[in-house]
Amino acid sequence: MIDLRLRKVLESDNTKMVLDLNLQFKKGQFITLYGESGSGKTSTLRLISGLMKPDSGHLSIGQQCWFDEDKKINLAPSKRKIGFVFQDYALFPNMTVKENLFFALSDKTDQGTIEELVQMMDLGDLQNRKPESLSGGQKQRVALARALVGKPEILLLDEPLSALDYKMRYKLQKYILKIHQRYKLTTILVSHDIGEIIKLSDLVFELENGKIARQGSPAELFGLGSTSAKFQFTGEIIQIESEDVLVIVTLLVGNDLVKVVCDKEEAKQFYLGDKVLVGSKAFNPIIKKI
Ligand SMILES: Nc1ncnc2c1ncn2[C@@H]1O[C@H](COP(=O)(O)OP(=O)(O)OP(=O)(O)O)[C@@H](O)[C@H]1O
Repeated sequence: MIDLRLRKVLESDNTKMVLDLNLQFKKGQFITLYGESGSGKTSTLRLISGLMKPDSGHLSIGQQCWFDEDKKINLAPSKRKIGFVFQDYALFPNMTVKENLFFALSDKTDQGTIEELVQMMDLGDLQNRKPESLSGGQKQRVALARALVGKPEILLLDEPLSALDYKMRYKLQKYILKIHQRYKLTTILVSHDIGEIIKLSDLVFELENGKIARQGSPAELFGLGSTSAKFQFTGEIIQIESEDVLVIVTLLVGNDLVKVVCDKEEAKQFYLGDKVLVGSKAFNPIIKKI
């Protein structure tokens, strides 16, 4: 079990936010932190990694205590079994792919780990190249491999795919799921992409202004279970046009545009930018706000 009860006052210039977190989940789960910009998702990852010190509270990973204010325990980041991947790759530009991985290796004789990761992440043909010659998706595969060199128990992913196009994101999601399962990791992902969250997560925590506003499975949080649809996927409203008594709602689903017809009453609840669930009932597409 992972037990996280942490509090931190975040003050910058003229804003103050109290991060007051209470999260419990099982080891081995794929967790996603979801929520508006500035709600405290990245700060939560920083508290877990030890890069930011909580003001008070408790953090334990199974039997191991990483932070406890009362017991004066605050394990250094290097002692926490964590891998961290950011949106911006953070690779060393002057080192090849293999050197980037080797740099993260504490026991330099353990070449086997690097070889396994190179194979796992399909980096064989790239290992002697420098980051500048790699695509965004290739760099992120290297960053994921590097985060695993230290054999972490917990993998923290801070919007790792948000700079990539849809096709590349889809490919990388498969790698993330593969390593999560292969290394029995507990993975904590920050993501805004509902499709991605549904695909990857066991449990989602929605943050609002530094606190957990909602938690549940993706189906519970995004209302997937409550439509008895034949098929369903998520999209974003990019256009709403009125035509007589009907309204045509245009949605962006991945890279594709989908047009759905609704009646005027039904369409009143929709606004541009809304995330919606698209489904079909008796072959008529329906959309539902999530
Ligand atoms: N080290 C810090 N010291 C003080 N305040 C901070 C610090 N880091 C972040 N904050 C503030 O805390 C709030 C939450 O920031 P955080 O980056 O955790 O949000 P977020 O949910 O990850 O946002 P985004 O989705 O935009 O990345 C913001 O108001 C931010 O300015």
